[in-house]
Amino acid sequence: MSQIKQMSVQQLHDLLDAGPVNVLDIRDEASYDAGHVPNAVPLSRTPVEQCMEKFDKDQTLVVCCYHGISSIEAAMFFSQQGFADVHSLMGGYEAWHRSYSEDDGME
Ligand SMILES: O=S(=O)([O-])[S-]
Repeated sequence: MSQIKQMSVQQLHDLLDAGPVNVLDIRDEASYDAGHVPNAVPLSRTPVEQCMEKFDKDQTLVVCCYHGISSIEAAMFFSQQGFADVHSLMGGYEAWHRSYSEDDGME
């Protein structure tokens, strides 16, 4: 299994403060609507082919799930598709929400 980089919610928060970051949220639609990392793109509404076109493969891509487990596999997929800098969000949205609920994006 190739190594997928893990990003902490603090690192992601700092990155988002510094500028735009591609974040892909692979949770279900209702969970996304209830709260998500700011500007995260919902996979539930963005077919994979569209993600491939939307995201620049040379830019950092952070994959977010519920608890940071399935995002590892999804990150591996994007890495295999040629994305240069893919990370899995450690602890997933749950960890993000625990630390930064005031920064949640809502639909
Ligand atoms: O989304 S999860 O696999 O971390 S429960």
